[in-house]
Amino acid sequence: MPLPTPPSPISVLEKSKQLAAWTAVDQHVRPEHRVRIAMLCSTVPYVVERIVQLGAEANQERVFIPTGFQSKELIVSSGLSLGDVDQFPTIDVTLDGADEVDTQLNCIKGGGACHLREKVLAEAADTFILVADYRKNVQYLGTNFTPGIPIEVVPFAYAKVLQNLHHILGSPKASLRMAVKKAGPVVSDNGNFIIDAPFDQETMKTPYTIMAQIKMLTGVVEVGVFCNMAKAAYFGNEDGSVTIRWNDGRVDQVAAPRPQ
Ligand SMILES: O=C(CO)[C@H](O)[C@H](O)COP(=O)(O)O
Repeated sequence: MPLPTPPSPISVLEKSKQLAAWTAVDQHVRPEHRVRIAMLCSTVPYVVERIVQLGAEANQERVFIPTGFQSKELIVSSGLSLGDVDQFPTIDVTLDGADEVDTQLNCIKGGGACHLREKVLAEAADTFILVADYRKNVQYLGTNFTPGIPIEVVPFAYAKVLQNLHHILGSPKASLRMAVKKAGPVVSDNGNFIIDAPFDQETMKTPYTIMAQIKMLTGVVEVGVFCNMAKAAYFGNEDGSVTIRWNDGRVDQVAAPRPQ
């Protein structure tokens, strides 16, 4: 008789995302919280996984707010209640992934082209928490994440904004993000285009300044740099531990959480 196939182990990278997500849920999703948020990225399914493990009773009065199509599907297929930010303009806690996080907890977001909605939901939250794997824990933004700062722009203005980025703001390689299984550019959930603008390290050492300069360009809807927003960032490590960076400069190292 053939032996049953053991469940395939998840990779070290996936495990590190899961550790970060589970630890963040365990520390920030409290019994009294009613409104939660789940967002789109490869780490957030582990946030949802841990929330589901809390049980139907714990979650029955909770509402989960997605940032886009994919996270909406995830919430619905997990049997959680769906809400929106126009119903719940104040959110207890927002847990989200990031493309990269620096030591001040500034982060790049928008690799999935959802950063407009993600920033609205991060601002609406009493507590904004980042979850990521070890590759995203960096001193300066742009270290490992090299495509550049994601910028959502109204289609009518994209060529003008690109020119401004090339010739005024110092990003000669800024380019329109192109779709993979569709001809033409990526179109965001809001019907806009996305530009990716890489900057040199000197510029990325002061992310608030470049974020504000880009946002001032007419036609820009939102910039994928989040500054002074996160309370903490959780990074899953290759050795099974989790590094927690807090916005007051504290750094904790904790062991992996146990299954519920
Ligand atoms: O900002 C985002 C989407 O707009 C994501 O949070 C970011 O791209 C990280 O995604 P992943 O965890 O899949 O690497």
